[in-house]
Amino acid sequence: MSVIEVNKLTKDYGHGRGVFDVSAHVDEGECFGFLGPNGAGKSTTIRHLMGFSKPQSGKTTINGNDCWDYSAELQHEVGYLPGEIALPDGMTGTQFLEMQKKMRGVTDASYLNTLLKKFELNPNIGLKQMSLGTKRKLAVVTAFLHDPEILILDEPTSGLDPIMQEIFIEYILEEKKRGKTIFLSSHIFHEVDASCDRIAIIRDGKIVSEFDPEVLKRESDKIYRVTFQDKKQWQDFTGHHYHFTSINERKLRARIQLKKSEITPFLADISQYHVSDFTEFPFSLEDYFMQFYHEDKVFEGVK
Ligand SMILES: Nc1ncnc2c1ncn2[C@@H]1O[C@H](COP(=O)(O)OP(=O)(O)OP(=O)(O)O)[C@@H](O)[C@H]1O
Repeated sequence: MSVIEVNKLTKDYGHGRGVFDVSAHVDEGECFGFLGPNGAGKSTTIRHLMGFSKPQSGKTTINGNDCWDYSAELQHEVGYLPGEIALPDGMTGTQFLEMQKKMRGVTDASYLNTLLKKFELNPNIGLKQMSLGTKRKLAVVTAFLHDPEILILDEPTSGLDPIMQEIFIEYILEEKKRGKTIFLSSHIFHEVDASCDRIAIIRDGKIVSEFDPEVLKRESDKIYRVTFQDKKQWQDFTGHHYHFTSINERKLRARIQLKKSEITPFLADISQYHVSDFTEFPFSLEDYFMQFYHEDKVFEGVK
């Protein structure tokens, strides 16, 4: 049994909106990334995991407990960072955090203090006076102040500046080392690439791909760009039967896409030429992701 399980979850809001037959699981100590653009169904899935919404069919469980039936218990335990936050007026951040501590039954403030320091948050100002970014930091600290074992994060770095985004990724990696189980939704490639052990891509409410980013990087085709010193050699090389993704006569360049097994013969071949530049283009999760948004493309039977 996995810590977090989404099992054939369907919630149909009509007109093709919602989530359809979505399944995913997160094992103990794993960070799982749910990657998709706006409106893909990330928050809908997370709302079901938090027990805020009842599935039309299928179910979601955390530690084997149905999220709808056990919503009160799991909302108390899980560290949930919502996509949007509503904070009350007429309070300072410190008062708000005191209230949250009481609600969570937290008596030891040491972890809270670590979080305040890590996210460079001074909560001693009115909630109304806080900038959007500061409010977002307060939401982060509030979600984790009870040092939860399970973190469910809906687009956690939206509204944070680039430095805070990096600090947040660092925090996730540290928490993962401490054995936490993490489900995070995002539309930021770098964020999921840097922190997740497994990634699922969701499009129009359906999962269209699930992979381990390390395996994908290792197994995916390699792209090389070669620039030649003279035209004759360029002509000779581009006459070969490689999979050229682009050929540029003016710059005497060619881009070649190769399967793993083709790399060694390619390198032997290219060593016969005088080249002025040779570049390998690293695998990009963004390129992989964008394939799934290319119009009219069919993936693994999913249109
Ligand atoms: N309560 C609801 N009633 C009707 N439609 C809804 C409801 N909640 C979500 N939807 C629709 O379901 C689809 C998925 O929405 P969801 O909020 O899950 O997307 P998301 O991937 O989290 O994107 P975003 O980053 O924009 O929040 C959208 O088309 C949305 O308009």
